[in-house]
Amino acid sequence: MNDTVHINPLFSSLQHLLVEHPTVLHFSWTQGQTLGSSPLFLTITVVSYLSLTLFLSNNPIFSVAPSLLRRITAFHNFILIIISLIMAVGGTLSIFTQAPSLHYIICFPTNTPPKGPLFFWSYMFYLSKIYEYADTLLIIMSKSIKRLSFLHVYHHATVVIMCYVGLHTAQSSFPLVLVTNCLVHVFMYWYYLLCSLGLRPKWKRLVTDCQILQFMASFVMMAWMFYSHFTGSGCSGIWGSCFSAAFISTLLVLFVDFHSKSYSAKIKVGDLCVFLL
Ligand SMILES: CC(C)(COP(=O)(O)OP(=O)(O)OC[C@H]1O[C@@H](n2cnc3c(N)ncnc32)[C@H](O)[C@@H]1OP(=O)(O)O)[C@@H](O)C(=O)NCCC(=O)NCCSC(=O)CC(=O)O
Repeated sequence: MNDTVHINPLFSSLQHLLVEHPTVLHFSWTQGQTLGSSPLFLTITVVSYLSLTLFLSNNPIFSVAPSLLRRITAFHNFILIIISLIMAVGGTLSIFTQAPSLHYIICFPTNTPPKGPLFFWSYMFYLSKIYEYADTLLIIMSKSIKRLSFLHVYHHATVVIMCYVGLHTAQSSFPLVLVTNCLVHVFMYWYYLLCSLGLRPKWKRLVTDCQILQFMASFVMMAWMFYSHFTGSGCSGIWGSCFSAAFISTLLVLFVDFHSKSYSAKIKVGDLCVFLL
């Protein structure tokens, strides 16, 4: 591990709070003991999300005044901007201070235990994905059920499983995926915040472009990890990475399709290679 780096007072206080705080430093994901670390918890969470989504979208039992709902949605988006920003900063500082090299973060040595700041922020990321279920509830409450797309429900249900598997297997490169996703989510929830305040930002397409780019970046990281795993002495969490690679592939296809339907007819799922070039 690197020695503590002190560049300036702000950096140093952030580091003290987000990396060196005892809760962060001594965090350990202990199967069955840490909150949310059992397969039963995961199953109940995902099944409840899917059942409630199905039930509530067919039986709208909530009725909230549109102006109140707009304020609740705006507040929810604001909270997610702040949470995503904290996780992005915490994750980045953990990477810079805890990882001896970029290669280490891409390929943790095999049998790395899911402990310390890198996994603390991965755990916060996992919990935040459960909190993001509120997005679905807000869409249902807004009664715009047509906005409850397969992409949305599939993403929200599966990303929680991906985080669980990432923590359970001490998955290499997971902290990098976390940081890129949190940065994109600051931007995405800023877009949603403005929408909930009645504004329609002209840069919606840019948000989708950033999301697609993050999935591609995740592929590059995973390709590097798989290469290191099979040509070196192995990387931690290879099965977690296989799950993530499969999940991110499906998201990439769904997002390219979303892009094609929302913005232009130029990019089709079959033209993914053209988009990549
Ligand atoms: C630009 C996007 C971010 C969003 O596209 P959409 O077509 O959903 O956006 P939109 O223009 O219809 O959104 C405006 C509407 O969203 C409402 N809205 C506000 N806050 C919201 C929230 N937190 N969750 C869901 N909807 C919300 C606004 O009130 C407004 O409703 P009204 O129109 O009634 O006023 C896109 O790139 C995208 O992600 N589309 C997939 C849909 C999705 O669910 N994305 C988020 C999870 S996927 C994800 O998060 C991937 C990742 O990890 O990066």
